[in-house]
Amino acid sequence: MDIVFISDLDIETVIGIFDWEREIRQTVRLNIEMNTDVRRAAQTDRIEDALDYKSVAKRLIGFVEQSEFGLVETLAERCAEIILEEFPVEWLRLKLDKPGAVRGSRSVGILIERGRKPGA
Ligand SMILES: Nc1nc2c(c(=O)[nH]1)N=C([C@H](O)[C@@H](O)CO)CN2
Repeated sequence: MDIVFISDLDIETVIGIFDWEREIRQTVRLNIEMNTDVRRAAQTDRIEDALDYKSVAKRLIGFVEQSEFGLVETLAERCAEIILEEFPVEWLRLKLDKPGAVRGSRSVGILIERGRKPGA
């Protein structure tokens, strides 16, 4: 199984369930692994045959920056839906961190897997 990944993509957004959180922007950090077959792109050396990680990142930055969800669950789920619907990805693992949200912890967040895993 081949993976195209995006690591530590930091995006500022409105996120949180408390009143004070609706008044500020906080950082969420995305780590994404996307299943795709890289062999065609490796053969042709053409970006058109690749899963373009820059296109995925730009799409998610635009979406997350304008979103205003309460829960990290909702934001992670919507990001996963966008990737599966708009890009040639069959399965993904997406981790969404909200660093500094809980005092004493480095980070909190959610890890989800969506789509059909090859061979499963
Ligand atoms: N499972 C979750 N628990 C909590 C969330 C969340 O989005 N999912 N959010 C909060 C608050 O917004 C918190 O991040 C503020 O510090 C609490 N628990």
